Parts: sequence; C-alpha cells; structure tokens
Amino acid sequence: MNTQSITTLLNSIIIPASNRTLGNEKAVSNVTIDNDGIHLDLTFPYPVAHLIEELQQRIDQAITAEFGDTPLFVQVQLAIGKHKVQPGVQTIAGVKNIIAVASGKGGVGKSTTSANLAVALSRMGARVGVLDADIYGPSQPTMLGVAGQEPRQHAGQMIPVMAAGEIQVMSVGFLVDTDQAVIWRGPMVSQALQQLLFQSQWDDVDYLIIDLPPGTGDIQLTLAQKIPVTGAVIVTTPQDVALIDARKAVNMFQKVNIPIFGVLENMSVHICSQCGHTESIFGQDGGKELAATLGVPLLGQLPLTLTVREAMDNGTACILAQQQPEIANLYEQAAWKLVQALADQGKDYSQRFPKIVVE
Ligand SMILES: Nc1ncnc2c1ncn2[C@@H]1O[C@H](COP(=O)(O)OP(=O)(O)OP(=O)(O)O)[C@@H](O)[C@H]1O
Repeated sequence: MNTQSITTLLNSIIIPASNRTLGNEKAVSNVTIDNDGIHLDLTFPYPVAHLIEELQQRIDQAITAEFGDTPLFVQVQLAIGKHKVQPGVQTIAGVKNIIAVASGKGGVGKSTTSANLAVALSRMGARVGVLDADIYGPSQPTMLGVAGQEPRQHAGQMIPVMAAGEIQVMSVGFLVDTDQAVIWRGPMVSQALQQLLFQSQWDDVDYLIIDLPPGTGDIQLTLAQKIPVTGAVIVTTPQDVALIDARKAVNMFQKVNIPIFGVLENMSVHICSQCGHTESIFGQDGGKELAATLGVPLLGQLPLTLTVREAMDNGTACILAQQQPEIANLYEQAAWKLVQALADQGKDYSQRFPKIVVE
C-alpha cells in the first residue's frame, strides 16, 4: 500500500447517482499514510452533501477490499467555480453562477420549481440565492416563507432577506407595489431587475436562481443582454400548449447563446392525496420528449400534489423535506443533474487575464 496505489484505487470509484468517477473530477488530493491510517482530501466542483454518506461507504469498501481494514480520514471540500456566461456582460459581485428558471406558458410551476431547487441546492451544501424577477406576480417571498420582510440597507446596497437562515432572497415584490407593475413599460421593468441584481449585497452565492416571469418579454431581453447568465432551466407541463411555449423560451435562450441545463416536467401526474390514485391530467412525457429533442437532461418529472401546493401557499418550501421526503428527493435529484450540467460548462477565466488595450 502506498499513496499512489490508494490514489489510483480512489480515482476509479464512481460518484453515486452519476456516471463520473473521482478521477474524472480530479477530486482526490493530499493522500497520506501514517500510524493512524489513511488521510485524504476530496474536492468537488458541486455540492455533494446528499451523497457523501454513500460515497464514503464506497470508499471504505474499496479500501478494505484492496488493503484490509484501515482507518480512513476524509476531508470533503467544495470548490464551486464561476462558469462562462455570454460575452460582454458585467459580472455581479458575490455571485458565481446565475441559473434562469423559465417557462413559456404561465402557471406551469416555474416559481414552485425555483423555490424547491433553491432549497434542494442549499440542503446539498451550496450557498444559494433566489431572485424573484416575476414583476407581475412575485411569489418567492411567499413560497420561501419571508413574505412581509424587507431587505435591510447597507452602504447604499440592499441586503437580501434570509429564508430558513440560509437562502438569500431578493424580489421585485420587496421594492415595488406590484399592483402598479402591470402598467410598467419595458425600460422600467429592465431597470428594476438590474437594480435588484447589481445593488444587492450577495454573500458568496454559488448559485443564484432567477425566477423569471412567463413568456419571452422585456425581463427576458434584459436578462439576455445585461445579466451574466450561466444557463437556464425550462419548466413545462406535459401538455402541448405548454410545450409549444416552452420551445419559444428555448429558442430565445439559444439565440443569445445561453445554454439550457435541462427540462423539468411539472405536474406530470396527479397523485390523489386520499387514495394515491395517479392520473395524467396534462398528458404524458411531453417534457421528457422536449428534453430528448433538445439533447439536454430531463431534470425530473414532478407530480401534482396537494402537499406541494399547500407548502408553497403556506411558505414552507424550506421544510418540504420533512413534510414530503419523496417529493423533496425528486427536487434533490433534479438539482443534482442541474449542478452536474453546470459543472460541465466551461470555466470563466476572463477575470484572470489582464485587459489588452490597443492604442
Ligand atoms: N407540482 C405541483 N403540485 C402541486 N401544486 C403545484 C405544483 N407546481 C405548481 N403548483 C401550484 O400551481 C400554482 C402555479 O405554480 P407557480 O406559481 O409555481 O407557476 P408559475 O409558472 O411560476 O406561474 P406564473 O405564470 O405566475 O409565473 C401554484 O399555486 C403552485 O403552488
């Protein structure tokens, strides 16, 4: 047994719920052997709290099988990097990656998805922010249980409201009377979104989820032109009318070179809370087929359930894992696919090179 043979063995171990090995991720470092046993560091480019126990077991088994019973001391750390965005847009202090959650059609569950993905990412160990950009119907403060709270001001900036002590939340609803927003014109909408993003004091956010309004209007245009977006998630129901609009949203992102990280099919089946009977109210597999056509991951197929609707209305998205662990697990699996797709996106090295000015 030496550090090289241990590293080689570890490199071949498959990370749970993925087709990646520790070697693929260059996760293993600082392998040492002393009288206590084997010590090593594992570094990941995405959050892994949800699978660390299983991974630890795989490592223990592999080491024991190869080298016998040897105490193992594993230190896990995250190195979530900043990834590539559209060229020429200003970066946002304190935010590494922006994920836009979009749908073509309204009411398909985009806000529900945004809130639950944010909670899942946070449970997985990432630092998460949510920006509610749905000017015509902001719902994140309600869903995340911070309705009625106001961001504090500090040095001319706004400090996001904290949901469940860990998710940084900003919403147009904190700033404006959204009853008035319906009569806003394009430039005002664009201004509000930029103000929320650039004048908030984000605290080292790995993933900032932007909950967009439905459609492909002014907010989406601002997003594409002015905001450093790493990629987008498309939410749709399996229904044809929703899918047609979802494709429009996809086209818009593709035109501006914002990658699509995946499709999440919401309201795939209805599960009756009384008898558990399932029914495909909005058709079947539409989102799955859209994902296949686009060649992007299907992040999940989420059922329509009373518990989810109630959790969103009651502001308990943050404790859905206790109320309905099966549904929270589906969101966790979706978030896991999402962060893997994001990690495959090129890194942003633009800050490392000096600007070359030709005079
Ligand atoms: N999987 C689900 N199960 C139960 N209820 C759901 C589910 N997804 C969404 N809902 C409910 O459907 C309604 C619409 O969802 P949501 O507000 O997330 O949609 P949206 O696409 O963001 O809508 P908008 O067009 O207002 O932006 C909400 O009351 C929400 O609680």
